[in-house]
Amino acid sequence: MNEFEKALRAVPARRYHHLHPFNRRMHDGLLSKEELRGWILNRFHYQRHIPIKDALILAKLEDPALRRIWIHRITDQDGSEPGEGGIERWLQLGEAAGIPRADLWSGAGVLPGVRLAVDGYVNLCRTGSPLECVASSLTELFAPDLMRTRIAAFEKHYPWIDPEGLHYFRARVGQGRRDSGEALALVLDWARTEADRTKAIKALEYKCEVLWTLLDAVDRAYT
Ligand SMILES: O=C(O)c1cc(C(=O)O)c2c(n1)C(=O)C(=O)c1cc(C(=O)O)[nH]c1-2
Repeated sequence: MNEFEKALRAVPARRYHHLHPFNRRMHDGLLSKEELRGWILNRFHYQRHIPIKDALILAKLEDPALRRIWIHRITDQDGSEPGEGGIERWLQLGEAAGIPRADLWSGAGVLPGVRLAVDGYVNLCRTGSPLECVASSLTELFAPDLMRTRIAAFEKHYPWIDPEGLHYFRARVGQGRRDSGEALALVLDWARTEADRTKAIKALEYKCEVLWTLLDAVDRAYT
């Protein structure tokens, strides 16, 4: 592993949202039903914007080979048919936790701070270079481990959530590993100069801040 890859991996190691106090309480089984439902509802706002930011990234990629690598991220979330995909699985998670899907779709109850954080991520992907956009997705280097811990924590501490609702997290273990592997290969290939490498690191730091700020807002509102 070269120095640049080490520096990239060090960013989420320092500041990924698995370290956030709200997330720690989630994993320790300390969240009330209201807090956990608040997190699920607010995180849906992030989830539904993932394919939008990926469509913005796709539109910057001029090479068909690159678009072929990126395009599956949109169908992973949206599915190829109604009733499939990550967004649908998140709605099922909401239902398993007692939140009607209409409440998730309506967006009512999404906190201003969560909107701000998600807008920040979408805007980075609207205005950033392909290198910055792809680098910002590299928080997912840490996501598969987090998903495994989260599934175990939900099964152990929150039995009132139907385990059928946890498919979103199960699917993300493999998807996150594949996505982060693809994104890392692109970033290592594209960042040829010191200035490029600095921009990639800054974009990843910004993304960590997006996820951290989202949890700050949920923590403040519900705890
Ligand atoms: O639940 C999580 O902790 C978590 C984190 C992240 C992430 O690191 O941004 C993503 C997801 N989930 C996720 O489900 C997902 O689809 C996703 C896409 C991306 C991205 O930046 O392209 N991150 C994430």
